[in-house]
Amino acid sequence: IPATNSTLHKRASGVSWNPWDAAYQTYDYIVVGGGLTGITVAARLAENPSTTVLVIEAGADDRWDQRVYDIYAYTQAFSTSLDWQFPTDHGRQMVAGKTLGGGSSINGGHWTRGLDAQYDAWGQLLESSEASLNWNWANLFDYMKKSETWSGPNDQQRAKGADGIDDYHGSWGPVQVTFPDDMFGGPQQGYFAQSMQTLTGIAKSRDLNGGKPNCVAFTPQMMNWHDQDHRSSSPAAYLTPVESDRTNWLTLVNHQVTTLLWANGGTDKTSTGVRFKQADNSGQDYEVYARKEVILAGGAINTPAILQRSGVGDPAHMNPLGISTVISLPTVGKNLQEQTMSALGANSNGFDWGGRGPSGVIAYPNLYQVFGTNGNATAQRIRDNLATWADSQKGSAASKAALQTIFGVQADLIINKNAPVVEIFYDTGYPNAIGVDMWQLLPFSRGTVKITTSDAFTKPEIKVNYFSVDLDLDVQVASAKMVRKLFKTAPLSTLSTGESHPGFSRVPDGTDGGSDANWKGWIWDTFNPVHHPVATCAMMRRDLGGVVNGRLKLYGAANVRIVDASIMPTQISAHLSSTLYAIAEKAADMIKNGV
Ligand SMILES: Cc1cc2nc3c(=O)[nH]c(=O)nc-3n(C[C@H](O)[C@H](O)[C@H](O)COP(=O)(O)OP(=O)(O)OC[C@H]3O[C@@H](n4cnc5c(N)ncnc54)[C@H](O)[C@@H]3O)c2cc1C
Repeated sequence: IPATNSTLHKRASGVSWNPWDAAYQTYDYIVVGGGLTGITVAARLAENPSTTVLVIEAGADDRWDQRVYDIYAYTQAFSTSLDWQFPTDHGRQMVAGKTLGGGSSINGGHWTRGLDAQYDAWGQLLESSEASLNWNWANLFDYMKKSETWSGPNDQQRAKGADGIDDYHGSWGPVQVTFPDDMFGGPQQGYFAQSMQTLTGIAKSRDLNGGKPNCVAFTPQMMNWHDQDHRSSSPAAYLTPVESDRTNWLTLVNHQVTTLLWANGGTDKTSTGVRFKQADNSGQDYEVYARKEVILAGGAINTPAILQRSGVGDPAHMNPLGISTVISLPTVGKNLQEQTMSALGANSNGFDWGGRGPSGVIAYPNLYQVFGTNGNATAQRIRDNLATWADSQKGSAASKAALQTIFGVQADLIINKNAPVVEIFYDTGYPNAIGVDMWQLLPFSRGTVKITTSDAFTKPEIKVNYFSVDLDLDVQVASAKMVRKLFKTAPLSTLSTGESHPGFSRVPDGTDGGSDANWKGWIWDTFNPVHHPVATCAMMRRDLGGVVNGRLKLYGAANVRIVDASIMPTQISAHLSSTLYAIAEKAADMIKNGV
């Protein structure tokens, strides 16, 4: 007898690729995107057995794929079907995970956190009435720990330089964090740390995960030593262990959400569910309905695109595409902040790397350490230029005044609170035996994500506006010069026969370490995005250009939240995962507690 009512048949759970397991049914919560944050928030909501949760993920379930579970296969998923392969301006491509787990299934796995004051600053960008929501370091630090199980270094790892402070980490969370068993035991990582200290005066820290990252330190990774050091992705951490028990949670893979469905009328709009289709764009459209909330977790590029297709954005942008306005919110897709990376290298004298890595030592210098004797002058230049920069970037923000306020907060962190402005990532073997990837962390340049058609299968137009504030390029130049000096600083210099990337024929050395013009030419030719986009649906006051409030609720909607990297209002001086797990954990608690 065919079921006529969804309560009559057993609900599907676990992971499925059959659309009919979900289509035309009603769930308490629909989570759009089964990436880092989507799986995390879904897992916590599904802890209540009487709550039904559906996750819809465009990518496949590739947990069995070596490019996913093997952290040593890092980069092999790039430019494959596991990657959205987003084109951006300047012909650069941005990587984003299109697979169950999203970025957490293909990322580098490095586990770092930003400066405590950077998280406190997020609270300053909200209405004062939302102070009790505790968007601050103390609260997020608790959630970072909640998400984590830390396994400190054993004796052989300590002997190679690994260290950690147990109080900075969690003991019971799903994400496994540790140092790799095969971590490099050669001299290079320790020498890098020593040379950074000698060159810049930066402090060596036992552990940079306690809210004070302005240091150089050995850094752990999201990997599971109970499982052959395999990647601890969001599905490995939050889904696999409970997959057969949580019969109230279904994850539908290989299907893409095309638009939100809206109920008619109401001052605050209500989403009744979503429309979706097979991710290869074949077959029919389906619908599925939400009893309580729709939670967007498609990532910082796709979430604003889904909103714009669903009539939430700038009417002047959407209406010519044939999309009628449901909520006028012109900053959806604005405020994009992405970092820019350059890789420098030096030849080896033949030293033994002593293992296979991955690399795990990072320095986070502040403005004064990067610019040296020009530090104070650069700080003054920042103070003097905030209005000019806000004016030049206002097309990618709510207004000049809004951006100037946000820039003021950012400048205070850089100038007065020593927020690290650049990441110096020691990378054994890339782009040469001795390698350094370096990226400016806190750009003033702002960009946009915009759909160009109502078709859900056309990628949005991404304009990062790389280096459109000249300071961003100057930070990159100063950092490159610093790394050139680093290669010449003992003890790292004793391992090297000299710089290879860019090398002195490409950027002649001279007495000043190379001219700014030559460095700029090389950086423009070779930089890549860091694949850390944030802020396209920022959590801020509405007058600052916010898209969600401190409850992560979409302005103008009654039951839509956003829980992904798009809500981070600013970049932080860190890789993003630990912070995003904390955001998702906090979001789940707010939803469960009716906040
Ligand atoms: C190459 C790379 C390296 C990185 N390295 C590190 C690192 O070493 N350490 C670190 O901490 N962080 C790192 N990151 C950053 C981190 O992985 C991301 O910031 C994080 O995954 C973002 O989480 P998210 O939940 O916002 O989005 P994602 O994890 O990207 O998840 C979004 C999910 O939504 C799905 N989706 C999108 N649109 C739709 C739709 N319409 N319908 C259905 N599903 C949809 C996507 O397929 C994806 O699975 C890296 C990221 C990349 C890309």
